[in-house]
Parts: sequence; C-alpha cells; structure tokens
Amino acid sequence: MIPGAPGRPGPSPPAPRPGVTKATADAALRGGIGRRTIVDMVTEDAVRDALATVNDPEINKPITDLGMVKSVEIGSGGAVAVTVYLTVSGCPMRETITQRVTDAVTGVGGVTGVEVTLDVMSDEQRRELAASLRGTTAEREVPFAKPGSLTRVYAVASGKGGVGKSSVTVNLAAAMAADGLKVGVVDADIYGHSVPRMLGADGRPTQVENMIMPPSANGVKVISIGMFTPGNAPVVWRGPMLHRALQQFLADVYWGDLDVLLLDLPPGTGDIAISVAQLVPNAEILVVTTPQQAAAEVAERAGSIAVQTHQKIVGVVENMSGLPCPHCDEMVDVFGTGGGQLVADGLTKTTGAPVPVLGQIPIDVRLREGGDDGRPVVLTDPGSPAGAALRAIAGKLGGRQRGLSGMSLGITPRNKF
Ligand SMILES: Nc1ncnc2c1ncn2[C@@H]1O[C@H](COP(=O)(O)OP(=O)(O)OP(=O)(O)O)[C@@H](O)[C@H]1O
Repeated sequence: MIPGAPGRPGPSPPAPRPGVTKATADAALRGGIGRRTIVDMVTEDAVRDALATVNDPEINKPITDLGMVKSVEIGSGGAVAVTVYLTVSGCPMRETITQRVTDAVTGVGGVTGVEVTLDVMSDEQRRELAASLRGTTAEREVPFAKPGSLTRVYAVASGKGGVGKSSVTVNLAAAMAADGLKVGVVDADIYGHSVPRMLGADGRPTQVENMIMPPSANGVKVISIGMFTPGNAPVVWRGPMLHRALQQFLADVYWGDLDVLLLDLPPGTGDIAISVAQLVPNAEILVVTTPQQAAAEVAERAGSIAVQTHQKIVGVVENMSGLPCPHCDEMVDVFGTGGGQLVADGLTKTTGAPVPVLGQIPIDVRLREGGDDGRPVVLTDPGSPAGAALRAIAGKLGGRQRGLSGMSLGITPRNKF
C-alpha cells in the first residue's frame, strides 16, 4: 500500500505540542514543492507559561509572580529574547536564573534559540516586591511567633561548648530537608558561628530593601552572623546587639513558608537563650550533651532555663556516645555513659513534663569530616552509625505535628487578688 495514495487517508500531521499554534508558513510554501507545510509558531503566552515554572532560587516563587519578567520578544524563526529583572545588581544567583530561564523557554515547542538579558529592578520595584512578599507592616514581626504559625521551631542548646551542638543542628536540618521538609537554620551562636561551613553554605545573603534572602545549601536555608562579618573577624557584641541581630535573623530574613526552623544557640545560659525565649516563645528546646556526668550537670542547667522562660523541652540528644573500635567493633566509652539519660531525668523532674532521650550518636570520623567539608554525614553516609542515629532523631522531630495545644505563649499569668 502506498501511503497517501488516492482514495486512502494520508499520514496525519503531527499533533501540536502544548503551547504551540499551527500556521501555514508562506515562506515554506514558496520554497517548498507545492505541499503545504505545518510549522510551529511560538506565542508569547506559551513562553510566559514556561517562565511561570521558573522559581527565583532565593525567594522560591515563580519569577512571573515576582514581577521579574521585564519583556518577552518572539523573533522570526522561533528565536526568543527574554529580559529578566534581578532584584539587585550584584545578585549572586544571576547565572542560575539565566540558566533556568533558558532551560524553561528552550522546552517550548518551536523555540529555536533563547537570549536572556538581565536588568535590575528600580528602587520602586524592589519596594513593591518586598511589600508583596511580607506585607507593608512598618513593625517587623517574627513570623514564627505569630499565632497560627505552623513552623516548628527547635532551639538547640548545650551546657558547654564542643559537645557537638552545631554538628547535630546541621545534620538534623539536612536530614529533614532530605525527607522533603522545608527547613531553615539560624546560626545564633554569634561568637562561635560554624553552621555555614558545616552545611557547605558559602554564598552571601542578598538584600532586597530591608529584607535579607538567605543562601541555601543541601536544601537548607541558612543565615549566620559569619555571613556579615569580613573574613574571620570576631564578633564582640553585648546583649542588646545580640538581641537585635537575632531579631533581624528572624524578622528581616525572608524564610518563606518553613516546616522547621532550627536555632543553633551559643553554649550555656546566656543572653541569646533569653532573647530566643522573648522573640520566639513557642520555640522548643533540644538539649545536646555528651555521656559525661560532669557535662550532664551543666547541660541540665542550660535546659532548665526553659522553666523560667516557660518553654517546652522537646528532648535530649546524647552525642559522642562511645567510639566503635575500628578493629573489633567493640564500643569504647570515651566519655563515659549515662549522661543523656541523667539530663533527661533531671529535666523531667525540674519541668514536671516528660523529657525523653531522643537518640545517641556515636563518635564517627565521617561526621567530623563531613562538618569540615560542608557535606553532612546524613547525606554522604546515611547508613553509618552516626548518620543513621541522626536520621532517626530527625524523623522524630520532623514528623511531629505543630499544634497550638501545650505550647508556651510566653506569658506569665498575673496573680488573682
Ligand atoms: N559524634 C561525633 N563524632 C566525631 N566528631 C564529632 C562528633 N560530634 C561532633 N564532632 C566534632 O567535634 C567538634 C565540635 O563539634 P561542634 O562544633 O558541633 O560542637 P559545638 O557544641 O557546636 O561547639 P561550640 O559550642 O563551641 O560551637 C567538631 O570538630 C565536630 O566535627
């Protein structure tokens, strides 16, 4: 049978691709062999639909909704030129945005080439964007402290330094993000900030008006005082400045809609712990300690500050719980045993509410290496003893529903007269 023979149906023309109109091209007819040729005509609507799938990497919303598409021009032969507004001129995401736009528009049927030009928003446009993202309220509020906020906030505390508080914070955050949660970390350890390095977040925050866009790494948004200080300069601030910095991290940073926010507190019971209690009274405390009895006593003191601030203690994580012998797998209790349980029991007694031990993390060289390289062990070696223990804890904390019942409102009832 000869296709297209008289009396027989010929091959049907290809079905149009989404977003493409079919038209007869005169040019094709002129140069053709007398048969009508169907070609794709790119429409602006189709290109804009494709651009609506491109999220700004920092704000995580479609660039079309953010007023970032300045113009779309369709040239002859399917060439498309798109001009995109960056929020600020030195935007560190310019290459990512260009690539995302190019990829999305290239996927539109009939497009033969994409040219992306970058422009920068005017002050007025930036103001409008900032207002559209978080309203026009003059008084900046901490979104996580608002009634009805569904973000679970965990403040990670320890009695003394070096017990692995930051390592635990970073790994819990990365594990929860890998489980599909939207996670942010505030490095509130102002003097000993180490979270960005451990998380591999080497980007700088972008500022749009008075709003700060946090860099993200391994799926986690992160902000740290280290991102604002030149080089490795030490931070020498007193209480009120620390409070102001924390307030800015919580209120001026555009976090978007987070499932979980982790705050890495400085060790001990200092000003920041009190500021957290004031700024986010519904934050729950997660206490990290080592198995050592002496460390346990200090950790218990750090945790019991929650009684004074009316905060809930979600549990205790015991870190550095033994070292598996590399030769015989026998556990060597480098820092003794029982510290985590001791803290949990003590805090249960002090607070009058059950405080569980959420997990024990062994000493693991891979955890330390991952911290140095910015590649959390829960992602690089999730099956390792430390990785598995951290993932289990992340599962417990990430899976909890945030309800308002039982949460502290940060208020002290007045005595009845
Ligand atoms: N389970 C572990 N196995 C091996 N190394 C660990 C473990 N936990 C933490 N470390 C290492 O111990 C050191 C201290 O950890 P980390 O910085 O997390 O403690 P920290 O309590 O946050 O300290 P600081 O309060 O001083 O910031 C880091 O080098 C880290 O990689």
